[in-house]
Amino acid sequence: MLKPKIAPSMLSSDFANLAMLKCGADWLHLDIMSLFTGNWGELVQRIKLKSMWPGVALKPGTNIEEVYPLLDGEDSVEMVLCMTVDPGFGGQKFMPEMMNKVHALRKKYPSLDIEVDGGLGPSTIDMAASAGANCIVAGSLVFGASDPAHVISLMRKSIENAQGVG
Ligand SMILES: O=C(CO)[C@@H](O)[C@H](O)COP(=O)(O)O
Repeated sequence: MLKPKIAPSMLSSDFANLAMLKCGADWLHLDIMSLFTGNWGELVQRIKLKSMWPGVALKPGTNIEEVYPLLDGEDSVEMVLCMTVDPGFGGQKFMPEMMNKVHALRKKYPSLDIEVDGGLGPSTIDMAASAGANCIVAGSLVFGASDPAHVISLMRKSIENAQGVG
């Protein structure tokens, strides 16, 4: 089984109230958008040397084929984030057509951490989990909830169910 990882998106958070850290989240998700034009292999190596995990995010318009060289080579990333909205802000509508990418990735890389981000909620989480995502970023859902810990546990359950556990 792949460990479910639930990552509240800090874009939707109140920085003056980070009680979320005590609600059972595995990661905190922070968007930093920039254009990288350097040496990819060197960057990955430097991240790994610091005992951190390199990952890569795919915007909705990027084809899945573009990520394969970053997973198959020597300096491979350890997580792929399939954006399910265009990056920029929270509260957007989930793009179900992105599930083809998640599915293709899961088929080719059974033990890869695959993350989805954007528009995740009760009506979309199961779709993402059954396509093979084991890491979920959620902004409005978590930070808008009266009981964030409960929401986080439901998301975890959804991934476990999709994996046939629990
Ligand atoms: O990075 C982004 C958007 O760029 C996301 O992390 C959003 O913050 C997710 O928000 P919700 O769609 O869950 O409200």
